[in-house]
Amino acid sequence: MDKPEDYKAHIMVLAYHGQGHINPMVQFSKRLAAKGIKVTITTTLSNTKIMKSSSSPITFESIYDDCTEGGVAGPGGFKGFLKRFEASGSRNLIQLIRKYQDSESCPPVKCLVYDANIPWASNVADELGIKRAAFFTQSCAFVTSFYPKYCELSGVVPSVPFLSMPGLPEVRLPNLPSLGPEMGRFPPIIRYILSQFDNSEKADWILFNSFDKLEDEVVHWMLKLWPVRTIGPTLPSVYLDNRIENDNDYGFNIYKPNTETCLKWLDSKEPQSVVYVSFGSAASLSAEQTTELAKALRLSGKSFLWVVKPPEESKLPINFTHETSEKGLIVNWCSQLAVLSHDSVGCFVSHCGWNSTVEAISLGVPIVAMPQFLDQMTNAHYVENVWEVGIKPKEDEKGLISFDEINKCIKEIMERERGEVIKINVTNWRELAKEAIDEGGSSDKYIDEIIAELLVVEQ
Ligand SMILES: O=c1ccn([C@@H]2O[C@H](COP(=O)(O)OP(=O)(O)O[C@H]3O[C@H](CO)[C@@H](O)[C@H](O)[C@H]3O)[C@@H](O)[C@H]2O)c(=O)[nH]1
Repeated sequence: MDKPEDYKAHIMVLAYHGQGHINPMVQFSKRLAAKGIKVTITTTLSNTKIMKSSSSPITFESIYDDCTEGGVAGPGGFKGFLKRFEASGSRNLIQLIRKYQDSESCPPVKCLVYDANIPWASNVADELGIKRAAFFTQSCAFVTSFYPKYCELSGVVPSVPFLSMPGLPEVRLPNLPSLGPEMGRFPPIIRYILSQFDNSEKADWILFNSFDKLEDEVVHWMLKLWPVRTIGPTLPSVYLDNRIENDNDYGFNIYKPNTETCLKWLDSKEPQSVVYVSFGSAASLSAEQTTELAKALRLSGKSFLWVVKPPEESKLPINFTHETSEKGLIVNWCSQLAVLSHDSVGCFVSHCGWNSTVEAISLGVPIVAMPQFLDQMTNAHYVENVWEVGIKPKEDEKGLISFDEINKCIKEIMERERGEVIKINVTNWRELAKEAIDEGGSSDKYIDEIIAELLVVEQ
């Protein structure tokens, strides 16, 4: 049995719903655990059910039974779920943390790290008198781009002028859905994103799955307002510094990954010859856009590995899988990291979810950026214009990207001079990503500093 003295401290991590939110928080937890911290990850029951049950020092606990009480598909949709999650989740979280305060096998919880999408967690930390860190799962640039709107709507008077945000006004306006003049007109998702700032002024730390050099100007600006710490990239250690034993996957998948088939297939291909296509866990292409993409892949003449989630399969052109079977492999899900790190992959057609973007950069894979919504737009802008690690195909006036345009970008990356420059850029970023999380790197140092501060509180 564990003893409290086995650990330096105990941190509770409150993770939100969804692949893109769980992955970075689980990985951050592994980093903490590798440094002698006992970590308990709490989330909804549907998540804990599929999380790889891991041995000490990480424990998984559910604080909300979304299987019987209802998740996002339950009564009241997304809003209903959020209400129920807050009501039961906050009560159960308080009880759970209190249980550990009296435990003989475990040190008391000193800090709550919560997904910024769950701002009520800050009230839990208040009630229990423990430290707290808000964890944002999007980029610093995207979060910063929303801050002026948050201030305007919530009456917060910012102490730093917005105009000092480098390059962001241009990113913000054309690329995000209209924010409109009134909060009441916002789509719930925008309101929800803005709520990430609630209670941020009370946080002891504001964490990002990013690294200082990747977003230096924005981080610099944010530091004037908040105790921001970049602690990424949060890929499993084997892909970066290899300092954590057996840390080779996220241990969480919304669908069963077809990894062995993919790797065997990739093994049979030439280096950097394959186009990998995935739109993450949440985005869904229209049938029309799926057809354009399918045409582009066929026209490119390249081998391709395309992740088509089960609900999307019916959008594929009839007989496409069969007709392209010599060149293409279509799977429902894979270990994206194992694929991106395979030598045969030469280009990633991506929706630019923040995790996929950070993964491509960290593994040195050029991107064809096809963002679908929200932060993906900002990420794609950075991919093309700031980090110069990819190309964003142009949309027509209806927002559709033609097969010709997609094919052109794939060719540009895999066959042309611009692609060579992009490959050099992304390889340089990969080195900086590894450096950040490796011993003594910026992210590694921030994690050490957070732990050190908790130990001071301990005495
Ligand atoms: O076949 C696959 C496809 C994806 N992944 C993983 O799934 C995650 C996907 O995350 P992300 O790229 O961030 O996309 P979403 O799942 O769509 O993430 C949601 O959450 C992110 C974090 O807030 C946002 O940046 C996105 O816009 C939002 O859609 C990544 O870690 C991938 O490695 C797999 O393991 N296998």
